[in-house]
Amino acid sequence: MADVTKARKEVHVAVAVIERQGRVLIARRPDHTHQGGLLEFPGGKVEAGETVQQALVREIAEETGLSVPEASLEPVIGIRHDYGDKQVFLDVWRTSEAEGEPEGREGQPIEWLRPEDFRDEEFPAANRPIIRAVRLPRQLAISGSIEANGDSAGKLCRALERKRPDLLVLRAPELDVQRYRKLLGGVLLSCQSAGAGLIVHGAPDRFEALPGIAGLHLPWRQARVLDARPVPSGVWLGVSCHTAEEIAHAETLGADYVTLGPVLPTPSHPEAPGIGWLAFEEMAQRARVPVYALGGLSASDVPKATERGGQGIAGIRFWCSED
Ligand SMILES: Nc1nc2c([nH]c(=O)n2[C@@H]2O[C@H](COP(=O)(O)OP(=O)(O)OP(=O)(O)O)[C@@H](O)[C@H]2O)c(=O)[nH]1
Repeated sequence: MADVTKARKEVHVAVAVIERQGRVLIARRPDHTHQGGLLEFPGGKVEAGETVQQALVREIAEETGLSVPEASLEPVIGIRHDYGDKQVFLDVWRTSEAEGEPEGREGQPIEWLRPEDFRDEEFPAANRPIIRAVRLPRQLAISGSIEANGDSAGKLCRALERKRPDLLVLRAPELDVQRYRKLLGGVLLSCQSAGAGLIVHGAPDRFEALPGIAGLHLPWRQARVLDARPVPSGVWLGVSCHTAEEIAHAETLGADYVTLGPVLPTPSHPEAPGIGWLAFEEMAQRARVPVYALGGLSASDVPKATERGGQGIAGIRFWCSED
């Protein structure tokens, strides 16, 4: 039986995503350790008196022999997880400036893996959101309103060509399913030639498992009536959230990311005051899923979002304006 008198102390763990030429350095945890035998990102406990960045530089050197400039470290995500026998706060940072050739200095096998080859079940349970955060871009592009007539679809395809976002959420609530599907076919071709993944927006019946369709993004009114993930695990599931309770529900659906906002007032929703960066930070830090800041933001706000525990920014204007 668990000893309930024992204080439950959270262990602060510094975790390093070391990137080189599209691959990430992965180690296998020794069998005798906690979560032994599973794959992991290099890292370890933050010692008393150390900053997380100092712990990362030290752990990376001790475990792999690589030398990392402290200033090259960028925040990825922070994840609290209760393993039952141990509570951890995984404080995850990335660098692409590690110098040297890595070796498993503690006898652990290491290898460079492409993020698309990571398999959830080969990592400790707490790593699922980390894997999502590593694969997701810093900027999530959303399409502006698409009228049934007019040139808005043409404008969208030209913006795709010009800005080449990694992921586009095709939002067109004003179109019925049939028209939406028609639009999807055309935009999919533009996305493929621009190298962008296309995420369907709306109810689950809008989603089709076609090559090039990268996922489904649920508006909150659709997410709230679901109690299970509506798409397979190989594609993205995103949810638009506005409160901590909504994020918690998105997590139970198995969402891979959420958007949270509006952070600042936007021209499209002038009546909504915006939750502000402080509330964004509080909710993003408690989330167990990558969180994009949404609403009234520009590309220069990406560091503001990531420093506050977010994945980056999502929106329309920051990427598809004509200038
Ligand atoms: N390094 C690392 N630890 C992880 C990951 N995912 C994850 O749940 N953890 C957990 O975070 C904790 C890290 O502790 P550790 O044992 O590696 O740290 P350490 O080397 O300083 O500890 P030690 O002194 O007990 O050997 C473990 O409970 C481990 O299961 C990951 O990707 N990398």
